[in-house]
Amino acid sequence: MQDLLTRFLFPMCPHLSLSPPPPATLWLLLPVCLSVGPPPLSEMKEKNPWHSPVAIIITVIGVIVIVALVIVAVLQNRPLAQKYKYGIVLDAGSSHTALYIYEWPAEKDNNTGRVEQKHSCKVIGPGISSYASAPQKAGESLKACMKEAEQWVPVKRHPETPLYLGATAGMRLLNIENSAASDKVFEAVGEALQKSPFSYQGARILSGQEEGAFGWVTVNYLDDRLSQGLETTGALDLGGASTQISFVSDQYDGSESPSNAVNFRLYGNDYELYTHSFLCYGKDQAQRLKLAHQTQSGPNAVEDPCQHPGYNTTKKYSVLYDSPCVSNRKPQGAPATFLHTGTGNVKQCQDVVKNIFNFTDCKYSQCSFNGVYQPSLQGPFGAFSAYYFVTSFLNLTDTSVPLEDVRKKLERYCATSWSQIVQEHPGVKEKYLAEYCFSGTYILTLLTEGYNFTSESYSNINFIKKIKGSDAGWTLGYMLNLTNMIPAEAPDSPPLPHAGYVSIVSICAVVIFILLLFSLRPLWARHCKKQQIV
Ligand SMILES: O=P(O)(O)OP(=O)(O)OP(=O)(O)OC[C@H]1O[C@@H](n2cnc3c(O)ncnc32)[C@H](O)[C@@H]1O
Repeated sequence: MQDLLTRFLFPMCPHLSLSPPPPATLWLLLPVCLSVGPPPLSEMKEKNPWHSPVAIIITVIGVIVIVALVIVAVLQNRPLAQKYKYGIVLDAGSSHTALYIYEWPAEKDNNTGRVEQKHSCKVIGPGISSYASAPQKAGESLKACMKEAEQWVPVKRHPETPLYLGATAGMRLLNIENSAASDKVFEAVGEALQKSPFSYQGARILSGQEEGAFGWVTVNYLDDRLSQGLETTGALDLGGASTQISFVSDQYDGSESPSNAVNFRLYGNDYELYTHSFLCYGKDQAQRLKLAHQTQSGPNAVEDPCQHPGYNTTKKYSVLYDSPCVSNRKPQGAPATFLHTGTGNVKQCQDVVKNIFNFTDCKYSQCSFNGVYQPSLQGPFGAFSAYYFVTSFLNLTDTSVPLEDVRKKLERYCATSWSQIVQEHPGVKEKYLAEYCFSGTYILTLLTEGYNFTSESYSNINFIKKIKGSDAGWTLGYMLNLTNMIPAEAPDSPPLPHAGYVSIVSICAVVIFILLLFSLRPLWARHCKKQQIV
């Protein structure tokens, strides 16, 4: 090649030198040769070589090349039409089933905080555990939400979209009571879900520990605390049939009560999580526990301080005791029904509610209740599900309000007559309305006497429904875990983002080009001089 240059190209530039320069410098001289062109000898000293037509052409070509480089860099980094992946989780709770569709950019499976809730659908009817005597209906009940999901997820993504069903405390209780019935419900649900166009990954009961731990993952993932290695938020979940508390405490290393420990390695950080799930201490089952206690003394009528004055309803014993949480407490010779009336007295309600907890037995250094170990509370807490539904209705989500004032507010609410409550809240389900006084009292008792939140630490609680548009709950954490979307180690990131890299390379190319031209000027001048001398 150098030979070719010496023979053909160099003679085209006789103005540079009569004797060819060494081959290595030929390449460097070539642009100068072409750009400068052979100036007439007479003008050799005066005329600016950069003004020659060839120089202008070369400059234009250079500019075009630089512009092309910049355009390529810009096009390379323009926001592409984003492609998404999807995952679907059905939360089969004790009170109802909800479907959640999650979405994330297709190329960023392993990135942080990118999975978002795209849509949710509330299944009409009760939780799947209520279909024990007609399991087929459990499957049918999911159809409407599954159809909705088909519309929300693009058709071409259907076959690759994982679909999970996780059942919580309602099915835990049914499984304890009648495992054959629980299997049948799962069979029916599985059949219905297999017919969907999604990639069905199975239905199973989550343990209370999983429910607590995945709720904690969800809250901290959505808050970007895991990816950034920040102090984590504890999670408080109040369902219909169970309740979970999960948090990281410096005091807890799993040696005391190891059954409460869950270990995670996420984004390169190790977490020793304390978690406990109290079966039967969800809002609905806690109400049963309380009524079961109240009906012990007088089975025909219950005067309830947790109901509003003027509340008056006949209830069936068969319904009240239809749960393994209370079935062994049914009073001997109980009538078919009992009269449930209200007196609306918060202090007495608190005393009744306390009866469902055992605060005395504890074989550990410290306990929450029912002999369950709990380390000292630490850090902020997110409280969701029924914690939020109830406190939001009662206007008690502001935890900067002193606990004493919260109690006074609740006292006034409970003392309000039932007729007034119904009149003031025409759009609210009567079932919920009848329970807010009890639920508010239960939540305060559970938090302060059960979990040991004090007047100060109470203000560390955040009552939340959603974080950045996604519902707080176990479902997102469950899906992230099953799809391996949270890496154990922090992902290696390139030192520069792609755009930065392309820009720097372009700038360097331009600078090198300019420096090259300038560095060759003396060489070019020397050759021109040589020509003059000759
Ligand atoms: O986790 P498990 O125990 O299985 O229960 P779940 O999944 O059914 O529990 P949810 O979080 O869906 O609901 C918790 C409770 O809140 C109740 N609930 C739902 N919406 C409510 C509202 O607007 N006001 C009051 N209570 C509500 C519901 O009936 C349950 O008793």
